[in-house]
Amino acid sequence: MTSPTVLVVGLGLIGGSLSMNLRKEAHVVGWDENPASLQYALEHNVIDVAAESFEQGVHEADVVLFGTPIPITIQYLQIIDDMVLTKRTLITDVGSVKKPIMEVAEQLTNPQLAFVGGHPMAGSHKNGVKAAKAHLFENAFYLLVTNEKCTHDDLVQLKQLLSHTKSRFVEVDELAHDHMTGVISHFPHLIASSLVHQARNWQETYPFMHELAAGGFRDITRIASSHPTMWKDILFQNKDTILALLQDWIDEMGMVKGMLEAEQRSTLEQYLDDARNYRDGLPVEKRGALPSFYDVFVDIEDQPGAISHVTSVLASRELSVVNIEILEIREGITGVLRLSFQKQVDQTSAKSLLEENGYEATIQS
Ligand SMILES: NC(=O)C1=CN([C@@H]2O[C@H](COP(=O)(O)OP(=O)(O)OC[C@H]3O[C@@H](n4cnc5c(N)ncnc54)[C@H](O)[C@@H]3O)[C@@H](O)[C@H]2O)C=CC1
Ligand SMILES: O=C(O)C(=O)Cc1ccc(O)cc1
Repeated sequence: MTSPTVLVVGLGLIGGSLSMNLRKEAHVVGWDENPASLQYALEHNVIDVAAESFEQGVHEADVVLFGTPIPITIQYLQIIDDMVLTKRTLITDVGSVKKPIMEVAEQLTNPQLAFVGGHPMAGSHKNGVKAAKAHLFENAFYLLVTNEKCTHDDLVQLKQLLSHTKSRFVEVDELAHDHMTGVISHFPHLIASSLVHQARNWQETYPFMHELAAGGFRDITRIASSHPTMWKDILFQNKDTILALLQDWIDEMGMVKGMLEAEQRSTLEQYLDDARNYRDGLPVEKRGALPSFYDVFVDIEDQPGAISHVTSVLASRELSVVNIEILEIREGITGVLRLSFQKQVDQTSAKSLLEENGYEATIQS
């Protein structure tokens, strides 16, 4: 059987990272409005071929995956709906909010089109094709939203095409999707940004304060370093959920304020204890293909001695690596090493040590 053709539109962080995985199952045609991104994707084997235009790519494709921002995906859905298609075409997207996309998908009238909404729940504070990484979605949840027009076979085909991502597919409906991601992803982003603003407002009074802003402050505000345009879009696209959560938060902060004003020490302690218990009960990171190993992913340059330098840095602190895998390395660009450790404590130490030595090291969660 010949492998299917997938058109990936929008070769940024998410579209590019998915393309790298799709190429193992399909012939991948790429399209991006930015010619430099398209050229980069072609030269660095992110895609197999570049489309001449969006329309030409669609005519070739069995499946179209949109890695574009949601408003752009919506525009393209309207264009594709008006095209005369000679074969059934399955469409999917990666948008962080599902209701706006599913509403448009519901209105599609072209009999050749089927749509499955998708949302890979992993990312990075970087964007663009140069930040794309094949291992980005390993062990991450990949949420799928279907409608009545989508068949069981469509879903099976999509999961098969995306199987090399090693992500965990879960089907949800669009409202549950937008509520859940609002609570655990979108709203926390807003709070992280507001904490940064609060600290910044005190900066002039206490110029030394930012030196103290390590540890907890850095942990809780990490996500505030992500792409502002994308997060502005997400907050507006999920506006009703965010407004409701914001009101709940304001009410809750009012309650906490009341506890402090009324000297309700045991009530406040109970509040903190309940939060700790719930937080500690959250699922810990699940291991993937290597169940008892703890992985660190480290970016390396493609040059002689790059791997031995990484291992000698680790050896200097007697951190023993139980497995090394080269995930991606192509001439002239950075590659990624997966270093596996037996113990979580070694994983954490290795990440810090590599960062101290100027490497970019990540732990998937
Ligand atoms: N960045 C993240 O952490 C995550 C993002 N998402 C979703 O993925 C989508 C894309 O996000 P990223 O990959 O981070 O953004 P990105 O900025 O890295 O990539 C977007 C790509 O779309 C291209 N593009 C824009 N307009 C276009 C057009 N008219 N025609 C063709 N290509 C066009 C851009 O040139 C760029 O290459 C967003 O909808 C976002 O909600 C989902 C999960 C995680
Ligand atoms: O890792 C993080 O903290 C993220 O925030 C990544 C992320 C960003 C956007 C999404 O829609 C899903 C995941």
